[in-house]
Amino acid sequence: MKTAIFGGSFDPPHLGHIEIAKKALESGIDKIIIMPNYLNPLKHSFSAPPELRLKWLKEIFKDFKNVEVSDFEISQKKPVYSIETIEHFKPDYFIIGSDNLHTLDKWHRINDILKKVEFIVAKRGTVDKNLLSKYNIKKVLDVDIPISSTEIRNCKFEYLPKVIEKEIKEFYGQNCKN
Ligand SMILES: Nc1ncnc2c1ncn2[C@@H]1O[C@H](COP(=O)(O)OP(=O)(O)OP(=O)(O)O)[C@@H](O)[C@H]1O
Ligand SMILES: O=C(O)c1ccc[n+]([C@@H]2O[C@H](COP(=O)([O-])O)[C@@H](O)[C@H]2O)c1
Repeated sequence: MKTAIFGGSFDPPHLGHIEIAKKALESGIDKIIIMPNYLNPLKHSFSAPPELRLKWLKEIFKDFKNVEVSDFEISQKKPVYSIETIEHFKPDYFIIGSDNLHTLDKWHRINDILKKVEFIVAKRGTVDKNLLSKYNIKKVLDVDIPISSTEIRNCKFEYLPKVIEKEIKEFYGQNCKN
């Protein structure tokens, strides 16, 4: 039984995240735990409140077999280091997008993380092969969904999950100029 944690801010969730979960299951992962954070330890603020991001993720993944959405980090109401989540759930893998490879060395206790899990990397544009070998990463998911939550927060309303499309537009649309 191979389990993977897929952590993220999901502010908001988009089709890139769904594709990552699908591709990870196809690659032989038996169970994925989607883990929205309260606040990324390297970021300073969020836009949508944690409980709303959790609710959106539960709606999106409610019919997915072998995918669970966890409130472990959000319920602590503070930034939680991934090492704490990993020590609690003891997963085999932790899934990140290839952009996060560039800041992995800033993660709290990264050397302990690397002893406890293998990273799975979802392609996001180019993937730095040197970083894959530096972190001994063997699983790369072929994802090609060119969207970020930042773009959606800036009112580029594309690649939105159908079930929460209206809510996302209403929430983030309040800050659009037109
Ligand atoms: N389109 C995508 N393709 C591949 N990986 C992605 C994609 N979007 C997000 N990810 C990865 O999924 C994880 C969670 O992403 P996150 O919730 O931060 O979304 P994001 O689009 O990166 O948000 P933001 O623009 O706010 O940084 C991260 O590891 C990120 O690298
Ligand atoms: O533990 C850390 O030091 C750490 C530093 C930066 C990011 N993370 C985690 O990395 C995951 C991806 O974050 P994000 O904001 O890019 O979606 C998410 O689970 C974060 O909590 C963890």
